[in-house]
Amino acid sequence: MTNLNIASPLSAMSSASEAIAQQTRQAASKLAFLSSEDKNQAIEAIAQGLESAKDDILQANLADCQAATAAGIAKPLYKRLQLDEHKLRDAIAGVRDVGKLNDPIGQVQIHREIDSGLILKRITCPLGVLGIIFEARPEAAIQIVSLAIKSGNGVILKGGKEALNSCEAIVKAIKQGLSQTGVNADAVQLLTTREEILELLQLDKYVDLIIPRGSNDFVKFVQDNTRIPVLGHADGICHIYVDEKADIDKAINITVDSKIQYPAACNAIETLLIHSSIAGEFLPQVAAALAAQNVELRGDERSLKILPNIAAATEIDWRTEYSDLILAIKIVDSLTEAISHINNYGSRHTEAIITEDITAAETFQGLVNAAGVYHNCSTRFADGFRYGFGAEVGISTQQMPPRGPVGLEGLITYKYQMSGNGHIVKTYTGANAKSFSHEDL
Ligand SMILES: NC(=O)C1=CN([C@@H]2O[C@H](COP(=O)(O)OP(=O)(O)OC[C@H]3O[C@@H](n4cnc5c(N)ncnc54)[C@H](OP(=O)(O)O)[C@@H]3O)[C@@H](O)[C@H]2O)C=CC1
Ligand SMILES: N[C@@H](CCC(=O)OP(=O)(O)O)C(=O)O
Repeated sequence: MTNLNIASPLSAMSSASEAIAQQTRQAASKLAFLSSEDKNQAIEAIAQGLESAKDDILQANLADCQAATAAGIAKPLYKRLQLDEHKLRDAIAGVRDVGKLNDPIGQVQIHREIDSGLILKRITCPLGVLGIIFEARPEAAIQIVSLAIKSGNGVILKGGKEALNSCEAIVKAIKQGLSQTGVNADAVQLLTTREEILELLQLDKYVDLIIPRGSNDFVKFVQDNTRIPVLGHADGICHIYVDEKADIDKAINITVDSKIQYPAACNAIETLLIHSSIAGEFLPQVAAALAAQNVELRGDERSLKILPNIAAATEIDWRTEYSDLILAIKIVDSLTEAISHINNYGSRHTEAIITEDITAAETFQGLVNAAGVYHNCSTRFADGFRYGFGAEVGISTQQMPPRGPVGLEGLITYKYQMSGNGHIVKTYTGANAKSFSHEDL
C-alpha cells in the first residue's frame, strides 16, 4: 500500500520555492498600495544600499569574472558579465532616474459616466509578482528591481550562473536598503539554480508573469512548461540595410557602432544587407572600418567578388546571432529583397535602413515587422534608458505588447472600477430600454 504521507523529493523541493514565492506575494500585496512617496523613498534606499555595498559587489563580480575567465568565457560575454565601478555608478544613477519617473500606478485611464450616477473608471495597478530570468549581466538585476518596485510589483530574479556572486551581492545590498523602508525586503528574491526555475514555472498561484531573457529555445521551453503568462525577451538577429541612396559615411559609422559598441548585446547587428548598386563603393570602405575593430566578415557569393579574402557565408549565417565580433554580409538587388530577407531571418527585435530616400525609409519602416524599425541610426538605441524609460527589464521580442524595451508601462495592468446607486442592467434592456449616456468626464 502506498504511504501517502511520504513527500516526494519534488514536492519537498517545490515547497522551498513555493515558500519564497508566497513571501514575495505577501510583500507585493502591501507594496501595491504604497504611496508614490514611499516607493520613491524605497528606491532611494536601494541606491544607497548599493552605494554602501559597492566594494562587496565589485569584489563579488571580480570573483565571477575570474571564474568565467578560467572557464574560457568569450570576450564579449565577459564584457557583459564585468561590472566595473563605472558601470555600477551608472546603474545606481539609473535607479535614481526611475525614482524620478511618474508613478505608473493609480492612473485613471478612463473616467466615464455610463448613465446618471453610474460611473466607470479604468485604473492602472501592478501585475503582482514577476519572475524574471536573465543572462549573466549583473546590472540587469539593478534595473529590473528599480522598475519592479516603482511599478508596485514583487520580483523573483534568477541571473545567469556566471554572475551568481554578483547577483547575490547586489540583491543583498538591495534588501539591506529596503529594510530601512516601508517596502518589505521580501518583495525582492533571488533564485540561483535551474531547478528552482523549473519549480517557479509551476507556481501560477503566486507568480503573475514570467519574463525569460534568453535564447529562442529557452523562451519556448518556458512557454511550453508553465501556465503563467510569459513575456518573451528572445534573441536579437538584427540587420542594417544600406540602401542605394545611402550616405556612405553615415552608413559606415552606423554599421560600426551597431556591431562593435557592445557586440554581446541583443541589439547589435548580425547581418549587413547592401544594395548591389552601392556595394562596389561601400563594401571595401566598411570592411576596412570593421577590420580596424577586429570584426570578422562572412560574405555571400557576390560580396566575395568584391572582398575575395573574407570567409564565405552560408544559410546558417543568416540565422545566427553571433553575439561576437563577426558580421555576415549579403548583397541584394532591391529594397523589397532586403525587407523580405529581414522578415524571413530577423527575430523581430530591431532593424535599420540607411538611406537619404525618405520614401524608401517609409516603406522599410512600414513593411519590416520588428519591435524597432529605425532609419539612419544605430540599432544599439534599442534600450529603455535611451528611450527615456529610466531603465529596462529587457527587450520584448513578441508580437503582442509590450514590445521592444520594457519599462514601467510594461509592468502594469488595469482594473475597471464602477460605482452606481442601485443601477441594474434590466433598466437598459427590453422594449423601454433606457439609453446609456457614455460621456467621458
Ligand atoms: N531580448 C532581450 O532583452 C535579451 C535577449 N537575450 C538573448 O538571449 C540569448 C542567449 O543569451 P545568454 O547570455 O547566452 O543566456 P542563456 O540563454 O544562456 O541564459 C539566460 C538565462 O536563462 C537560464 N536558462 C537557460 N536555459 C535554461 C533551462 N533550460 N532551464 C532553466 N534555465 C535556463 C540561464 O540559467 P543558467 O545561467 O543558470 O544556465 C540564465 O539565467 C541571446 O540570443 C540573447 O540575444 C539575452 C538577454 C536579453
Ligand atoms: N538594452 C541593452 C541591450 C539589451 C540586453 O539586455 O541585451 P543582452 O546584452 O543580450 O543582455 C543595451 O542596449 O545594452
